[in-house]
Amino acid sequence: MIELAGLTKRYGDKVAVNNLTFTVRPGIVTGFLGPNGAGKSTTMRMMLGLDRPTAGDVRIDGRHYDQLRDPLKYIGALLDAKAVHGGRSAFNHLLCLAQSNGIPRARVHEVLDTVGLTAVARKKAKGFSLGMGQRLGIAGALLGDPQILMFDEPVNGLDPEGIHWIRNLMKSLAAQGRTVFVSSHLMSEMALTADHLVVIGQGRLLADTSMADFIAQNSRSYVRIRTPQEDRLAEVLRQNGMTVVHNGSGTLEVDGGKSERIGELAARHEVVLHELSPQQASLEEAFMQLTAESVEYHAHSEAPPEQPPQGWGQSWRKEG
Ligand SMILES: Nc1ncnc2c1ncn2[C@@H]1O[C@H](COP(=O)(O)OP(=O)(O)OP(=O)(O)O)[C@@H](O)[C@H]1O
Repeated sequence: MIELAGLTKRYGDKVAVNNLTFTVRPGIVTGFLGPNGAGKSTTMRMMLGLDRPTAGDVRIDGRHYDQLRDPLKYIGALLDAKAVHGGRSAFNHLLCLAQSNGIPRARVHEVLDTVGLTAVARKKAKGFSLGMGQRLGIAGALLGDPQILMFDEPVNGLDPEGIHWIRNLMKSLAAQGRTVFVSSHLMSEMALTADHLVVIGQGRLLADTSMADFIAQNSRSYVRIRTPQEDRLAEVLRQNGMTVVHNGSGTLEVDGGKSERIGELAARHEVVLHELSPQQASLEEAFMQLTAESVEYHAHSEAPPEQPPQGWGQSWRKEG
């Protein structure tokens, strides 16, 4: 288990991590989501004792990282896959890690096998592809057979086979009862892997929710309608128990009724329709809406992005 209490990190005037309090539990994959620059890497570095918090506290199974004896046996992490001495072979890189953490040599062979690098174990790491480098980083994380594992953007730059492999690995580690904490800036990726979500933006906690609740609240479907008789149709639909949101320029967004029923009601009341289309808001849209105010670097597009109906995601948005 990893417990954060009021964890804060400032760099000069910049507050990179702002009073984060949450718990990462065993037996599930917890996704750590936030746009670029949200503070994910800084938070993970503090969990591993690589950065000192300005305020607050983070505990690994009740203890600070620097109080752990042979820390690789408690917590394994993939932070930066390129942080490997390029002149060393994969085997020697892992052997050095093993020897400095009291881990037997035989375990090096086991983890090389787990990540599929046995055939290239004697090759120098500097010749490795991005995917092979990620696998070597993951082998390092698994080396001490720790109960807690942490991966920072593990699928970045990987091919579909590599992505599939990492997803399954994370799920199987959690199924063994381990604590698995994985960061990403892609909601769609987390939807396939994580059981629980922690979302941050500009260092602040925005959501701490189960994936099932997030999906239940955000994958609702609605119907978009364009009509020159907006008020007339809205009244009819409301009388038939539907929720109607006016979105300007003759567009309505309707919850609680299928498009067939809406079309029939429009015909019966002689309302002209220019559009009648079922819509499904994606989880990515919901995530973007949740973090919209906290994105540091916006690209400017000519057309505003389509928004799901107002109010979505509000119930799990944290105050403050
Ligand atoms: N050593 C540092 N000195 C000054 N500012 C820093 C330092 N490290 C991080 N920051 C700033 O802190 C904020 C959080 O950065 P961090 O790398 O933790 O975010 P992130 O969520 O991991 O982003 P990304 O998804 O882009 O990796 C950013 O604004 C970053 O510029």
